[in-house]
Amino acid sequence: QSTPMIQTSASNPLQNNRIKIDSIDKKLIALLGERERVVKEIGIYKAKNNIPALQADRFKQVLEKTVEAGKQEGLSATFITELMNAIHKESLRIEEEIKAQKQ
Ligand SMILES: O=C(O)C(=O)C[C@]1(C(=O)O)C=C[C@@H](O)C=C1
Repeated sequence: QSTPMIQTSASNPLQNNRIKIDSIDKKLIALLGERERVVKEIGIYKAKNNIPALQADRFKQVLEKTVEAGKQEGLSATFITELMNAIHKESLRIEEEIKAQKQ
């Protein structure tokens, strides 16, 4: 095992890349928050108009579009599907919660 090279903080690739990741994660969370706020608006509309939270055809489209966009970024269909399923699960939880509050 080799001794790690001593580098200044400005030239430390691990530290620099972790700083980049922290900044990217912050943006990812901000975008998820933005998406969730739109889902809440949809949830209010659906609750008022007696529309079911689950819209399987629409989610199928969402999945197709995101898997395709993921491909362009070199991301696997499996990863995008798992990610979008997790997001969708939370959308349904939020919309069902809004519906329950309105009863
Ligand atoms: O498009 C809708 O009807 C939504 O409520 C949004 C959304 C989503 O998160 O993309 C959530 C639930 C539906 O099953 C389909 C899609």
